[in-house]
Amino acid sequence: MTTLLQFVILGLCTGALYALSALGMVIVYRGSQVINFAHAAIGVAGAYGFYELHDVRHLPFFAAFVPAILLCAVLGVLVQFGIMRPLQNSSPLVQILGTLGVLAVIQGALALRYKQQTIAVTSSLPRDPVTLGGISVGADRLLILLVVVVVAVLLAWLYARTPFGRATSAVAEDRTSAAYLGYSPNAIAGANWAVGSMLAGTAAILLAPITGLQTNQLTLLLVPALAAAVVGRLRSFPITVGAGLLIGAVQAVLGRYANAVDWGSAVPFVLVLVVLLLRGSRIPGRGHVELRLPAVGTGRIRPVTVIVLAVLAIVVLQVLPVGWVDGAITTVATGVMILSVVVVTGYGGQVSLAQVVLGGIGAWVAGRLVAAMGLGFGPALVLGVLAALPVGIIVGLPALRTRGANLAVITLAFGVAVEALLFNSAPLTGGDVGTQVGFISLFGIKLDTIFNPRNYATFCVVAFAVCGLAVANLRRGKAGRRLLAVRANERAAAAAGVNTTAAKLYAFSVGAMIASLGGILLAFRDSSIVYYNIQAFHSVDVLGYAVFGGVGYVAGPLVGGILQPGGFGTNIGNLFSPAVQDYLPIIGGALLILTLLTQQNGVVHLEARRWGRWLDAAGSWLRRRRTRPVVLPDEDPSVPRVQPKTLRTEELSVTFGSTTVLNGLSMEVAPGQVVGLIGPNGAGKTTAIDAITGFVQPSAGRVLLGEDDLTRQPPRRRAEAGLARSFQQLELFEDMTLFENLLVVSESRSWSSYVKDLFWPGTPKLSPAAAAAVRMFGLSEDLHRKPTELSYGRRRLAAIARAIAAEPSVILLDEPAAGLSQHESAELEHLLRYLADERGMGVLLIEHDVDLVMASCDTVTAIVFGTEIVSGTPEEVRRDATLIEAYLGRPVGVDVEMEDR
Ligand SMILES: Nc1ncnc2c1ncn2[C@@H]1O[C@H](COP(=O)(O)OP(=O)(O)OP(=O)(O)O)[C@@H](O)[C@H]1O
Repeated sequence: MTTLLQFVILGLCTGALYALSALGMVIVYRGSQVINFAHAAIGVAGAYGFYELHDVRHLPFFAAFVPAILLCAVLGVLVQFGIMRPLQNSSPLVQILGTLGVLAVIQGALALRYKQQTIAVTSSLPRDPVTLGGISVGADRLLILLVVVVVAVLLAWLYARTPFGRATSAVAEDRTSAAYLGYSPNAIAGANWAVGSMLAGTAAILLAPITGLQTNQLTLLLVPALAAAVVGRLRSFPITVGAGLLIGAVQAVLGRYANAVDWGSAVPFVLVLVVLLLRGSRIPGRGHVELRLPAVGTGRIRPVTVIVLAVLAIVVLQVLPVGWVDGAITTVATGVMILSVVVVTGYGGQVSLAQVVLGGIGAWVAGRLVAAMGLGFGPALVLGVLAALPVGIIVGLPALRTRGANLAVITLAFGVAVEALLFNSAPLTGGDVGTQVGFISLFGIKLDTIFNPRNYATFCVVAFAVCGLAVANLRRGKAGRRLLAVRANERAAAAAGVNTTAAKLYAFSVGAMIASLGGILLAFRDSSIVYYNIQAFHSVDVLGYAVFGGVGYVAGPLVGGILQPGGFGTNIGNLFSPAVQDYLPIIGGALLILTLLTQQNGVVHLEARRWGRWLDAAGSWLRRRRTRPVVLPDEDPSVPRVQPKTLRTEELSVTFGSTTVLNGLSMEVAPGQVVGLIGPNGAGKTTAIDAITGFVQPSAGRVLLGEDDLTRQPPRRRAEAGLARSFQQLELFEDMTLFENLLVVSESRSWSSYVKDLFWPGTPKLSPAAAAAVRMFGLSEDLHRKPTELSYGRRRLAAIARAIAAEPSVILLDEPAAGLSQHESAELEHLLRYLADERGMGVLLIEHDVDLVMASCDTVTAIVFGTEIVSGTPEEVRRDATLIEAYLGRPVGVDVEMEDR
C-alpha cells in the first residue's frame, strides 16, 4: 500500500508538469482559439535555453530561468503574429497545421544542434527526501506540485477577476463584438500566447532534470498535456489540472505494477476517448461554424495522360541512377500513404494524425506473415492491407462524436499509444534487429531493393497508379459526394439523408487500407524491418506533405512525397550539399507554413489553375470541354406527386438548460397544404424546425409523419421518411457544384456504391424531380458553378431547389424569402403553391415576409416565446389582436396592418 501511494505521489508530480503545460495550452486557446501543437516544442526550446545558461554557462537558477522563459514568450508571440493571426479565419485543419509546421521547424532546429542524444540536466530544486505519513518523496517533486497548484489558483483569479481576464473572455466569446468594446483581439491573443508559452517553458524546464533533455521529449509532454487540456474543454483550469494529475498518477501506477508493457502511453488516449465520446455530439449544434477546408479537385481522369505518364515513369526508372531510384521509391511509397490523407482529410474533412501508425500496423502484419509464417509477399501485402481496415474503423469511431482539433488530438494520442505498445515492443517486433523479411518477389519477379531496386520502384509506381485511380473514381462517385457533403456541412448532409456515420467510417477505413499499403511499401524497402523507426509523430509530417501538395488532389501526394527524407527532395538537396538531409525537417516545416500562408490549396491546385489558363488560351474547343455544361434530362411533364404523408407535432417542447424555448406546439401539415409558422425574432420557429427534423431533442411531445413516430429518430432517418428542410444560413455544400449539391439529395443511397465507386463511379444524372426543381428556378445555367460563384439570391433559390430535389412528403422552409428580390419573392409564392397543389407536398413555411405568408398559406400558426398564440386561416390570424400586439410590442386596434418585417 505504501509503495502504491509512493508511486501515486510521484505520478502526481509528473502529472503536475503535464498540467502546467496544459494550462499554457488553455491560455493560448482562450486568447486565440487555437490548439497549439507546437506548445511543447516551444517549451522544450526554452528548456534547452535554460540548459545552455544554467548547466553550460553556470548561471544561477533565476538568471537562467528568466531569459529561458522569455525566449518561449518571444517564440509564442512570433508564432501568433507571424502565422496564427493571418490564419485566424482558416479551418481548424489549417490552424493545426500552422502549429505543426512550427513544431517541425523547432524540432528540426533542435535536432540539428543536439542530435538525438539525451542530456542530463541538474536540478536546482532541493531533492532531500521528505517523509509524509511514512511515504518518502523528494522535496523537488512536492515543490513542483505546490507550484502548479499555486499557478492554477493564480490563473483562475487572473482570468476571472482582472480586466485582462475579462478582455480575454470577451475575445473568446466573440472577436468582433470585443473589438467594438475597445479590446484589441490581436494584442490580447499575443499576450495570451506569451503567458501560455512561458508556462510551457516552465513545465519543460522542471521536467528536464527528471527525464533528461531530449528533442523527442515533445511526445512525453505534448500528448498528455493536450489530453489534459482537451478534458478541461480548453477552458477550465481546475479540470485541466485534475486531468493532468490523473494521467500522471495512473501512468506511474501502471509503470510500477504492469511494467512489462508501456501501458502508461495509452492513458492519455483512453482518457480523451472516454471524455470526448461522452461529451461529443453526433451532429454539430446550430452555432457550429463550418470553415472551408482546402480545395478539392474534380477527380476527373484523362486516361491518355495517365497512361503516358505511368509508362514514362517506368521507362525513366530503368535509366535513373540508383540513388535516384531509391528516392523515387521513397517519394512514391510516401505518396501512397499521403493518398490516404486525401481520402480522410481531403474528401472526408476529418483530421487524422494516425495515418503513419495505420501504415505501420499494415507493415507489421505483412512483415510477421512473411517472417514468421513464410507467406509470400503478395498474400502478406493483401492481408496487411485488409488488417488495417478494422483498425481504421476504430480510429474513425471518435470522429462520430467529435471533430476538428479534438479529433487530431485523439488520433495523435492513439498513434503514440500504438507506437509504445506495438512498435517499441521487442517481443512483438524483434526490437533493434527487426523482422527479417528477406528478399521478396511477386509472381516470380524479384522486388528486393538491393539487387532489383528498379523493379521495386516500378511496383510502387503501379501501386500508386492503382490507388490514385481508385481515389479519383471515389471523388466522382456517389460515395465521394457523400464524403464531400459531410466535409462541407455535416448538418446539411444529415438533413439531406446522408448517413454521416457510414461516410466517416468509410473514409477512415479506405484511408487505413491505403495508408497500410503505403506503410508496407515503405517498410519492405529493407530486408529487415525495424519497427522502432515508425514514429507516431511522423503522421504530422505526412499531413503537412499532403497539404503542401494539395490535400484535395490525387496528384498532390506525389508532390508532397518529395519532401519525405530519402525522397527526391533529398536527391535534389544532395546535388548542392549532403548536409541538406539534416535540414529537410526544417525546410519541410517552413514550406508547410509558407503554403498555408500563401496557397492553402496546395501546389497542385496552383498548377491546375495554371494549366487551366493554358488550356483556355489553347482554344475555345478545349475550353468547352473543361466547362462542359451539365445536360438536364428531357423535360418530364409528369413529374410525379410525392408520397402523401401528414406531419403532426403533438405538444412539442424544447428546453435549453432551464429555458423553455418551445412550449407544447401542436400543429399539422397535410399533403397539399402550405402552413405558415410566424412569430417575432427569437420566438422559437427555427427551434421548432430543428425539433421536427431531429437537430434538437424535444424535452416533451411527439413528431409524427404519417403513421411513423419520428420523435427519437436521427435527422437522416427523418429525411428518409420524407422530411426535407432548408436552413436559414442556406448551408449549401460549398465545395461541390450546384449539380453535385442536387445529386447528394436525389441519388439512391445504396451501400454498394461504397465499393463500386472505387472502380466504376458511373455517369451521374439528375432525377426528374431534381431536374424539375432546376427548371423551376431557372438554375440550369448555374449547375456547373459552386455556390460561392452565385449571387445571394440565386444561392437561396439553389438551397430551396436542393430541398425539393429530395422529393419529400413535407418540406420545411426556414425564411426562404430573406434576401430575395421582389420578383424572386413573387416567383417563390407561385412555387409554394405549385409544390402543394401540383406535387402534393406539405409545406411548412417560416417567414418574416408576412405578405408572402398571407398570400401563399392555407393556415398560419403564430408563436411568441415558444407558445402558440393564434392559429387559423391567414385572414383570421391577420386580425388577431394578440399577435399584432406581440409583433408591434403594444396593444393596437384590429384594423392595424401588420408590418412587413
Ligand atoms: N442551442 C441553444 N442553446 C440555448 N438557446 C438557444 C439555442 N438555440 C436557440 N436558442 C434560443 O432559443 C430561442 C429561440 O430561437 P429560434 O432561433 O428558434 O427563434 P426564431 O423564432 O427562429 O428566431 P429568428 O426569427 O430570429 O430566426 C432564442 O432565444 C435563442 O437564443
